[in-house]
Amino acid sequence: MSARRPLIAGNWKMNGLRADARALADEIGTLRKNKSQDAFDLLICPPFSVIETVGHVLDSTGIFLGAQDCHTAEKGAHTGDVSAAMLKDAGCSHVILGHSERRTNHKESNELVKQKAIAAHNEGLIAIICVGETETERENGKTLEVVTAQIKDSVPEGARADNTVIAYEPVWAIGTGKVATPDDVQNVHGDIRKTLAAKLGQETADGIRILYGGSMKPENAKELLALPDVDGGLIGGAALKAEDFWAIAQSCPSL
Ligand SMILES: O=C[C@H](O)COP(=O)(O)O
Repeated sequence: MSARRPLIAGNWKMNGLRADARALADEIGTLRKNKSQDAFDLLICPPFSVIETVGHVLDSTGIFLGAQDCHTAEKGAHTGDVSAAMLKDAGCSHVILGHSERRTNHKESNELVKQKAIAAHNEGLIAIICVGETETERENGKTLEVVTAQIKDSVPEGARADNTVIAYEPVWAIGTGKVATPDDVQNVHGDIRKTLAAKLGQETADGIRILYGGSMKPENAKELLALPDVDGGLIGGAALKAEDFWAIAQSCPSL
C-alpha cells in the first residue's frame, strides 16, 4: 500500500452534453458530500465545453476539476486550442497531458507533452502526464524501455509532488476490458519511480503520485489500488457511471 494520498481521477473524454454532465457531476458530488472523511482525492476531467457547468455543480463538494489537454502558449493565434491560463480561469486545478489518444491521434511527441506540462506548471495547474506502451511494444518486450523514455522526455525538470502526477496507461488496456496484471503494474510503477528518482532526486520521486489507468473497474480496483506504487487511478469508461466511479474510490486502502 502506498503512503501517498490516493487520487481517483475520472477522464470523461468526449462524453457529456450539458444536462448529462450536470446530472453525473451532481450524482458524484452527492456521494462525496455524504462522506466527509474520505482517504482519497477525487478529480473530474470533463470535456472543455462543460468545464464551467461541472465546476458549478462540484463547488463546495471538495472534488477537484480538471481538463484533458492544454496548449503550450498562454494565448495567441491557435484556433481550436485552449491555454492553461484559460483552464485555470475556468476553475481547473489539474490537466491531463499526453494521453495516448492524443499521442496517437494528434501525433503528440514527448517534447510537446513536456512543453504543455511546463505551461500548466506556470499557471499553477497540476499536470497529469500519461505514459504507456502499445500492445506491439509490450509483445516485443519493450514496455520498460518505452515508458522510461516517455518519463525521461515528457516530465519537466521542475516536476514536484505538488505539481505533477504520472498516469501509467498501457494503451492495449484502455477501453478494452483487458487489465495489466498486478505484478506487471507494480513492476512498471516501480520502474517509473526509479526513473523519476534518477531524473528529479529520490525525495521528489517518493512524493509523486503514479496512477494506473486502463479498464479499471469496481471489480479489479481493490487489488490494483493496494499495490505499493499505485497511488490512484485514471478512469475512463467507469467514470461515466457515478456508482462505479464511487465504488472504485471506495476501494482505496485507508492511509
Ligand atoms: O484516461 C483514462 C483511460 O484512458 C482509461 O480508460 P478506460 O478506463 O475506459 O479503459
